[in-house]
Amino acid sequence: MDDGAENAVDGEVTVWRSVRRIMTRSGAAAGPFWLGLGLRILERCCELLPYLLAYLWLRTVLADPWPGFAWAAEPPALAAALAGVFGLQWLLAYHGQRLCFLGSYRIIQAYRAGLTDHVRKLPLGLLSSRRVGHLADLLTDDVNRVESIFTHVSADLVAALGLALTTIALLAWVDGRLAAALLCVVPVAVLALTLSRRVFERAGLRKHARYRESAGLLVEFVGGLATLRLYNRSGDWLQRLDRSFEALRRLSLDIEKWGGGPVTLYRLCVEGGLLCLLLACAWLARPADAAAVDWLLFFLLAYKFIGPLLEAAEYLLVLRYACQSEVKLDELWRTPALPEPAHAASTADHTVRFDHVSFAYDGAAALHDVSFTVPERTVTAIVGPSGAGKSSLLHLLARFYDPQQGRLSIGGLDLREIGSERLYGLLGMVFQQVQLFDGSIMDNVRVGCEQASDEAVLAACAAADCDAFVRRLPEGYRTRVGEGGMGLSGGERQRLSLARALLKQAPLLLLDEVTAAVDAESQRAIQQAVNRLAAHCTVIMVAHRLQTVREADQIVVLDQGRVVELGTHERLLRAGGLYARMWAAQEASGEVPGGAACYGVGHPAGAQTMGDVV
Ligand SMILES: Nc1ncnc2c1ncn2[C@@H]1O[C@H](COP(=O)(O)OP(=O)(O)OP(=O)(O)O)[C@@H](O)[C@H]1O
Repeated sequence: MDDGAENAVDGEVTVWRSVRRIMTRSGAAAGPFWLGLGLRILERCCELLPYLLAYLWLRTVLADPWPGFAWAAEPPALAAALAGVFGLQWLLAYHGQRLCFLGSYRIIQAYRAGLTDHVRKLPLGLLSSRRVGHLADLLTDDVNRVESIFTHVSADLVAALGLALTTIALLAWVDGRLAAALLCVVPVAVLALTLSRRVFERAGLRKHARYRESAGLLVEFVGGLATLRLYNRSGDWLQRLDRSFEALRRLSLDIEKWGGGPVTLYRLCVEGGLLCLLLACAWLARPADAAAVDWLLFFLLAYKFIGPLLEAAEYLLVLRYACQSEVKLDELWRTPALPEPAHAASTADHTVRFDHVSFAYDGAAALHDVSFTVPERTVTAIVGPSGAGKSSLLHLLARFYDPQQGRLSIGGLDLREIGSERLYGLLGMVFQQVQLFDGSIMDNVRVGCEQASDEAVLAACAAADCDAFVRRLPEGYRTRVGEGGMGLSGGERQRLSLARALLKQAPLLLLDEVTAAVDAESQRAIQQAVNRLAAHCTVIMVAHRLQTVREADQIVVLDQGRVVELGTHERLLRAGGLYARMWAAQEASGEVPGGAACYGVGHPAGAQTMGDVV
């Protein structure tokens, strides 16, 4: 996603396209926003009225009064008109801003809700593989920037452009030649602005990427400081950080140096219009009083043309910057969600079947043609060397991803027919990475089943062998564990996670290395809990320590993404294949008790072919 986002952002950022996408995705009524925008334009155009009143007054008293405007010579009438103008401007500003804000926040609220809902439906595996920080950035900083497109920048930009256009139209009506003089350098200004846009966009992206890299390095440095100091490498890292910050400094200076040129040119060109206006006045050199009054109006109103154009350029830069965030969010929106059925199918049968399942991560194959059946209320262990695809297999069952080929079913129903929500109702999961939340032990275990009584929580904790260590904590079950389970060991966190899964009483339990981080005694207790569970639920567990899977009803042996053996502990030992070799290796290292050699390691007679067992 990171790279993808950068690529997407590398493309042209088109404000209008971004605004349209936000509106479409939000689906909220945009009427109030457009109405507010209209009122904001009128409000800004009211800035012209005091000048027009002054013009009217001058024309009436000095030169050529317009019929019906004789009142303009009377100061009280002028004062009343001016007061009316200010009142009108205030009303327009109040209602314009109110409608713009109400409309904007409604649009953005719906956009934000839609985006969060979309993220919720993304394959879980995709989310966990993204850097969480990056996703958090997208959903907070980038969404806030997108919000500013509507709440502030676009309304200000459109109102400024509206004022500039109205002013030039008015001036053209008074004297087309003078208006043309004021306008003649605007094309050059627009060209300069286009140039600066490219410079700023590209440099902005490079700076953003560099900034993210520096921030990532810094976070990694702080997080790994203990290891770096132990290996005496913190000095190297400081140098890496210095180099990264230096590159960021150079990039920032370059933006000022190269980006500043076109912006200054734009400014010069827009303000140069005033010079052209003066030259045109001198060239036309009409002595009549009426012309002098017109010229005065021109000079006064020229600033109502130039000023908003300068403002608009600034708003446009901010808007483009905000639209870069929209382009990044667009990438997230376009990431396909898992297909969900219109009506989730349900089944009382919880037999799990992998049917010729193949799966690859971004083209890198992880599982090939995997087929096996897990009968209801049995324990199936998945074993194999590191990287064999054991966790991937569980992740497919938990629908972190859908397989590219083959079918994964529960009770004969494809997981895609069951749908994620119903599927998660069927699953209890304990994975290697344990997610604990800020709250008490009780709260954390109760995540498994919100309605569970305190007694049920205690029973689940006892079954997962948590009770003893929890009671040693300062406040027992009321002890706060903090985000990430700070203050608890890896094994303790894992046992709490198991208790949570047990409390859920789901018919299918997926365990990924639950005994990896616990001592021999806890390992035995957890094993017993799992065996007890098998009486009423189906357990599929990944394990490295073969000792923990001896009792399993069947053991699936994976190697390089393929099922190479399947059977009970005894049968696999007799088969003398990969499982038997792994057992022998663990036996030699003391991980499993000795005496297993008698099962015939190295004697392939009796080995099951996959055809027998699948
Ligand atoms: N999120 C991912 N993106 C890309 N490749 C991945 C991802 N997760 C796993 N892999 C790759 O898929 C293959 C199988 O990995 P998997 O984690 O399923 O193996 P494993 O048998 O569980 O390994 P271990 O016992 O070391 O945990 C490996 O080559 C691994 O590098």
